[in-house]
Amino acid sequence: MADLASRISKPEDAPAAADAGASTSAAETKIETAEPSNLVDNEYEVEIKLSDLQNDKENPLFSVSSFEELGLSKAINDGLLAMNFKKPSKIQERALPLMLSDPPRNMIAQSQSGTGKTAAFVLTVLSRVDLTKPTQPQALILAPSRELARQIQMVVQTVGQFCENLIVEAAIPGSISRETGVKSSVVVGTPGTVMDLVRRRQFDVSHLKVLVIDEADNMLDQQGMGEQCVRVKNMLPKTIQILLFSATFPDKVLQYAEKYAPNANQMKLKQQELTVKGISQMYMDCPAEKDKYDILCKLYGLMTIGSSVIFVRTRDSATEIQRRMEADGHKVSALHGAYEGASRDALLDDFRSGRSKVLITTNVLARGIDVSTVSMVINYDIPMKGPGDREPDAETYLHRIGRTGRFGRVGVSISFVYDRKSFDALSHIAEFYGIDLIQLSPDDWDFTEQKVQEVIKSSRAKADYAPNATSGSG
Ligand SMILES: Nc1ncnc2c1ncn2[C@@H]1O[C@H](COP(=O)(O)OP(=O)(O)OP(=O)(O)O)[C@@H](O)[C@H]1O
Repeated sequence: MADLASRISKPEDAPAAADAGASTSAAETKIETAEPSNLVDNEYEVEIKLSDLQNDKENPLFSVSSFEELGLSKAINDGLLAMNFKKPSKIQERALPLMLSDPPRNMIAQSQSGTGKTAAFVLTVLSRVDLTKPTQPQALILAPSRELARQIQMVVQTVGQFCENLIVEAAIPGSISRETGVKSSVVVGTPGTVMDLVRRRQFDVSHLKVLVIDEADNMLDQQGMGEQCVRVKNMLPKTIQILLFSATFPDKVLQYAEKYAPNANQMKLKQQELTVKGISQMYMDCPAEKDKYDILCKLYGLMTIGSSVIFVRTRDSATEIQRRMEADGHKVSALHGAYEGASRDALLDDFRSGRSKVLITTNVLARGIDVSTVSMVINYDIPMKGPGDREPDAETYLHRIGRTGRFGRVGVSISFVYDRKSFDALSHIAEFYGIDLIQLSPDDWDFTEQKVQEVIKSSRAKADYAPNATSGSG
């Protein structure tokens, strides 16, 4: 078992590294709710020295070529230009030629969170569809949540804004009319809804050329949506090109993915390459579970410098924390699977546009969601998996913290530990990725403020180049 203490940088004068058992004795620590000091205003501007990052060979955003050199159509290039995408990232530069080759070949592609995997497969999809048949479904993209499906739909529409006759539909609960069925060339959906539509003959899959599975390790996992994805695949043409994307591919799932997408080209990362350098990973050594809430409230001021996502284990605790925080005068929203679709959409749209800045959620938003203003992620509960939630969930940890630090931006993650189990779980995750975590203590609030502001303020200098992301704009 990893020793977290060996992977942390200790604050000067801070209490000794967490021995969770011992730290409970400090349960009486007084915690005040305070706005962070020294803040000029609440605007969060990103500093992206993107041109520097894209010239650094070690960086996942590095590339040597331009989009023009990748042989994309003029309409697609115009779309990229309008989005201010100047150069491809590594995954885009390397995966695109492989995915666009003829005859088409399957692909399993891994790249760190926020490095542009969506555009990589969207460019392939747009290059493959024949827009003289605009209502003939030709590409299907599957994602694990309605939020991610809607987001990908928006990316296809934005990159494809100059592609004449492009119609993109979301196949999520309540989105496709029973009378008309699917009438678009590109369909982005969740597997359950897609399966229903095909079964009810409202989705003609006979001309599909490309199947993309985003967050593929999660989607193909036998414990999750694996069965649905197999059923969907079995309904599709046998010759379909299959593209599997994720930031994480645990060995067990990879073996299965290789069967799902046979003879695939593969782009894989080593375990130590998985974390994004721009994310400063910290942990808060809470005296006891009951103190977590007060500590969270104390962080509120820092959370609202940009926007923040707070991840909790259950829907009930998301609702409960929201209720308490609102009662204590904080403006927060909560989004989870118990809400119906339209409310979920409205909640996320509010968060994207900045109308709400602190979002409490469950793992439903752990993957894929791209909101460039997110400067802080809080793991209020350490992600766990397996029977009885006994195993640390290293993949979910990586995806959760990856909601910040998107495409060269910087951000902070703070994971709360309070007992031996949570401490050991986080130690395991730190060891797994070979990461050094910065210890924060509720007894040394100055240090916490200083550490967090160091990161977030460094991002406030004027960007030398900031792409117009499709996210964050509502
Ligand atoms: N070549 C590019 N130049 C500038 N910005 C880009 C480029 N490619 C993608 N982006 C932007 O980078 C952000 C992250 O991209 P994206 O959401 O595709 O990441 P991802 O790799 O799919 O992450 P995750 O693993 O979290 O799903 C988006 O806001 C996107 O618009």
